[in-house]
Amino acid sequence: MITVSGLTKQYGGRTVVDDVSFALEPGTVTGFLGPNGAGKTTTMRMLAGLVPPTSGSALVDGRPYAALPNPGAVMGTLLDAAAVHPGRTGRTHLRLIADALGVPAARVDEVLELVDLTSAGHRRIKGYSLGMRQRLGIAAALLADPPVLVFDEPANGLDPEGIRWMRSLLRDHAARGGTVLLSSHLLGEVEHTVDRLLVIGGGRIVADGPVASLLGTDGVSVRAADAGALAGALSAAGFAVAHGADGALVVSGASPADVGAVAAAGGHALTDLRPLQRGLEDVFFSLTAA
Ligand SMILES: Nc1ncnc2c1ncn2[C@@H]1O[C@H](COP(=O)(O)OP(=O)(O)OP(=O)(O)O)[C@@H](O)[C@H]1O
Repeated sequence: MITVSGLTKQYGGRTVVDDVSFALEPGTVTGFLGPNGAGKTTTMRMLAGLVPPTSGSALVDGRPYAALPNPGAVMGTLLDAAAVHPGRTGRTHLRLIADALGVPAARVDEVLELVDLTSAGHRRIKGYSLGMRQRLGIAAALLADPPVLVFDEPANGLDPEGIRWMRSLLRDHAARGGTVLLSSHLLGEVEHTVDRLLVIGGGRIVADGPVASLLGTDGVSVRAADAGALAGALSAAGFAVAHGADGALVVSGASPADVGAVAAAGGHALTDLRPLQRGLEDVFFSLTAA
């Protein structure tokens, strides 16, 4: 569906996207994560045919986006929500795009409803808040109900309820077999939305994989009716045990199953047992630090 190979962009001799390759599968949401200036927008703009690559290729259904017969019906993009005519109403803006896409005018009202802008549709865009502009951009991307959605920082300007709405919109799209790529520089924003993380730093892909495997685990936190006795049993079994806050024991390098087995063997009653996940934040900074 989406195949990016060796994609590279240089501006004035400076490489801002450096040999980026990935493929996106239908039915998945992929988070494109990286700090400011990492090259996310430039990669997405190349994917949408707005910026020519210096080398490499970005293909949608096997062709460059601009070479598709009706590109907007294949891939909906949210790349620059500010690039709208401020004097137009939201509805007129969408009507013009619908005409260009060959989408019936009735679909405009459907997408306005979908993004909760029905009552604001007749108002001029210059009076819209940032969040409303973002919703309008999402409406435009959805007009032709394309299978692929490429959204650059879609949470920008949305309030917490809007972010929840956007997450379920993207998850539902993938559940129906759609392909979604969304970028963010905020980890918490995508952590619970995406199946896979593509992490970019300094123009290069520094990590690519399922969220769970990138996060990894850092051991286990456990509480027991008799913490001292459990600590002794765990130490005797060869685990490094530290006493954490509130009486919890922190067992490095162990899985919940390891700790459960030691507890069961010694007849220790557990009151809490949970894996300690390395924060995405930590993973992210260690990956992109270079
Ligand atoms: N038209 C351009 N001319 C020169 N440099 C550019 C141009 N567009 C982007 N850049 C540079 O390319 C680098 C990558 O920018 P890009 O916008 O792709 O990053 P990003 O990961 O999307 O960051 P952000 O989260 O800040 O949007 C930046 O250093 C930026 O200054």
